[in-house]
Amino acid sequence: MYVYEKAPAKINLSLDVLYKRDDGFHEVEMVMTTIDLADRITLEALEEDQIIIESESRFVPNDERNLAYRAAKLVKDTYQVEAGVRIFIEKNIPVAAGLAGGSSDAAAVLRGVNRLWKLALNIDELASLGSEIGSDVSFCVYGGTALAKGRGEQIVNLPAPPACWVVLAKPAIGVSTATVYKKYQGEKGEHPNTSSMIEALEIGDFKQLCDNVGNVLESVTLELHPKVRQIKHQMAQAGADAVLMSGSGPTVFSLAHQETRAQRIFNSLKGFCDEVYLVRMLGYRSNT
Ligand SMILES: C[C@](O)(CO)[C@H](O)COP(=O)(O)OP(=O)(O)OC[C@H]1O[C@@H](n2ccc(N)nc2=O)[C@H](O)[C@@H]1O
Ligand SMILES: Nc1ncnc2c1ncn2[C@@H]1O[C@H](COP(=O)(O)OP(=O)(O)OP(=O)(O)O)[C@@H](O)[C@H]1O
Repeated sequence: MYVYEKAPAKINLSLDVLYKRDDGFHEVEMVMTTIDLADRITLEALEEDQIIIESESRFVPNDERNLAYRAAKLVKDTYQVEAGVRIFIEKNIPVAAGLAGGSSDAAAVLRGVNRLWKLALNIDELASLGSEIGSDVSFCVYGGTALAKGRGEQIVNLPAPPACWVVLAKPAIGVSTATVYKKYQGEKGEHPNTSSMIEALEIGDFKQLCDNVGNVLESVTLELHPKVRQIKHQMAQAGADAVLMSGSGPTVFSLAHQETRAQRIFNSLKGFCDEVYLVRMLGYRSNT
């Protein structure tokens, strides 16, 4: 038996850090949304009690370091599942990019093995398991648009953003999320207005949304990687309605209401940056 799952990337429309917690994590408030750039996950039931990871991408590990492996193992251990699974990952999301590629693969595996092994767990139970794998996994289990709080695992559903185009540019730099959080100095810089971002989504106001994009981790990554600043500048010059780094970076995205303008931004980044994508927001919420 085979089960197929789509694992979409996310972008952070806003990312605020409130304070550093005693457990070493940072208390955050983030508005995230899924975009139409996705890995494809195929799960095949195995009678033997093993988890096999396969991918043609040379950037992802094929052992227990893979978040997809950890997701399957967590479900097996928690629910004493004696069957196995072969997981094939068609990797389309750039790795270590700030787009939650690994987290989304893990979330897709949670949804997928739930169906494959007929466990009948509800979506909240899957999201709760996801939080044990990583801070972004709970959001990825639901998909759509949401406010994430706590260390990122407390999810409140939000309306989908107004229709627009998203151009993504990922420079050939790998960024460590842990390093960026460690270097973040809370007292410096401006904080995004999360309430105003939420209001923009509730009333469907694209301009208000664009005026309120913000990411407190951006200044840390800009300092470490000047190329990220150049990409931001280039996107703004090409007429983006909003430009922001996603997550801990280094991917920068721009939003554009008009397709022609999005195409212009895309063309201006091609040649300047290895990986450039022109996609739409997804804005769905899954209902397992
Ligand atoms: C930057 C974001 O991607 C924005 O969506 C997330 O906040 C990070 O999510 P993630 O990659 O799933 O993060 P995890 O794998 O849970 O944590 C990686 C590392 O980032 C740091 N970390 C992560 C989340 C958080 N709220 N505070 C932190 O300080 C911790 O040092 C942690 O060891
Ligand atoms: N299935 C997977 N896909 C991609 N990377 C994976 C996967 N499993 C483990 N990893 C490892 O996780 C690290 C981070 O990869 P990922 O693409 O998830 O980062 P990210 O987009 O920055 O995530 P986030 O936005 O959640 O911080 C990489 O170094 C990679 O080796």
